[in-house]
Amino acid sequence: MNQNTSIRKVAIVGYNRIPFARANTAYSNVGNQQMMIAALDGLIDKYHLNGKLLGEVAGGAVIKHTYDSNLMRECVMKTNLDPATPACDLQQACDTGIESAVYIANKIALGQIDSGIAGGVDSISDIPMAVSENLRKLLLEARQAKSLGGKIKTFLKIRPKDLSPLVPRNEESQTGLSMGGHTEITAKYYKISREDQDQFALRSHLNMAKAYDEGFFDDMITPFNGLEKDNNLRKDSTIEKLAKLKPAFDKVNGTLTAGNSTPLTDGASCILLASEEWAKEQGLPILAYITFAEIAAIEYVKKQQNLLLAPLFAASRMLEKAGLNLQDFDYYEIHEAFAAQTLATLKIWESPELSKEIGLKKTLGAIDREKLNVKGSSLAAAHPFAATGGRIIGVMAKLLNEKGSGKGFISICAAGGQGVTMIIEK
Ligand SMILES: CC(=O)SCCNC(=O)CCNC(=O)[C@H](O)C(C)(C)COP(=O)(O)OP(=O)(O)OC[C@H]1O[C@@H](n2cnc3c(N)ncnc32)[C@H](O)[C@@H]1OP(=O)(O)O
Repeated sequence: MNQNTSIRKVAIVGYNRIPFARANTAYSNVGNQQMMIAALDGLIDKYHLNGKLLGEVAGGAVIKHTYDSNLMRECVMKTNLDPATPACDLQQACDTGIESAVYIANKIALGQIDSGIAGGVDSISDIPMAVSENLRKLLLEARQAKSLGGKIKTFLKIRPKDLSPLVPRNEESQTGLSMGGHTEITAKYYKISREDQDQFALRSHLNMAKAYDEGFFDDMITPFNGLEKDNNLRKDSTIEKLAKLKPAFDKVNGTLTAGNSTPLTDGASCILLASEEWAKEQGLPILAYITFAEIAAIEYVKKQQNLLLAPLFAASRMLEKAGLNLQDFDYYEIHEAFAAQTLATLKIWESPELSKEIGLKKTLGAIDREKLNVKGSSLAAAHPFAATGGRIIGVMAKLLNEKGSGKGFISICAAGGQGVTMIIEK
């Protein structure tokens, strides 16, 4: 920490991402590094950052290989940024992207750096596999053995069951339930109907399809690996087709389906943040400012329905600090992990009984749903975990810049019962 006590404004200067691809489709032959580099290179080209020394690049992946332990620095070294640009890996589940933005923004605000990139990437097509715990211990033992005989003796202890690989699991170790499993409980507990979930998913696809048709994403996305658009987006989606899909998590009484849940996805995104002075010196536009951010966590082992509802608490605290009401915003971007979690969030905000029951100090009230996820969100774009924050911040910055003034509210839930909210202003 330096001694600078004046807080500077943090400008969002740029955004870029590659199209998001459903797992095992367009990006099945690439990994995190290639995707992150493509997103960064697109940003570097667009904002003339070739050869530039930036303050820092921060970001990461929720799932990464051990050889990617220094992922962001490795990526920076392979882009056209000045190789003396430092980088840092961060990971906070689906909040990785937004938390990376908070990290860079705080450093800019404190005067520690003048510019930085926050990024995020994830691949489900290229997941790491680890050896079983028993095999790992035996391999370590064999490595330490002093003679060939000692090594062979250790190898002979390996049993066939030790050879099953360990793969990353999309579940909470505290409860043994997947994100979808928890959200099934959320849907039942907060009485979110299948029809409402399907309608909400359809709206996401229609909003995003319209935004593509209107050219909204033209300057936001760099084509990659033969893909020009998010390949989860379904222009032909209808409520009838969605209604026919079978429940994915609770096969008997469930309401969550492949249509109203985000799919497993590959992709990368990044945003360029800077002080006002730096942006002006570089002749770069100031799209909007990050003005507030808040993180919260929630208990979800006893109350399994609440796993993805921590942003409710982050929102309350953030609004109190900002002196704003939930209704004071021109746009809302709420990450659609599942339609049910987004709809439960809206329902709790609207209900004094549910707000009290979950432990909020006051009921925040209803938002104008016409202002929510107006360009579609994760149900349509899909959700490469760490890349979602950058996608959402980019969309909000562009919306506010196009409008010319106003305020935007962002909310992103994450595994581990955590959530981050942010205010962006123009
Ligand atoms: C904080 C957080 O963000 S937590 C969230 C983290 N993310 C997750 O947990 C991911 C959750 N999602 C999943 O696990 C998986 O995507 C699942 C289990 C929901 C679905 O997996 P799959 O069954 O493999 O999905 P798949 O892609 O095959 O789709 C199933 C069917 O639905 C259809 N479908 C999917 N979306 C739509 C849609 N919008 N409209 C119409 N049909 C659709 C597919 O075409 C497919 O039909 P087919 O069987 O005739 O080919």
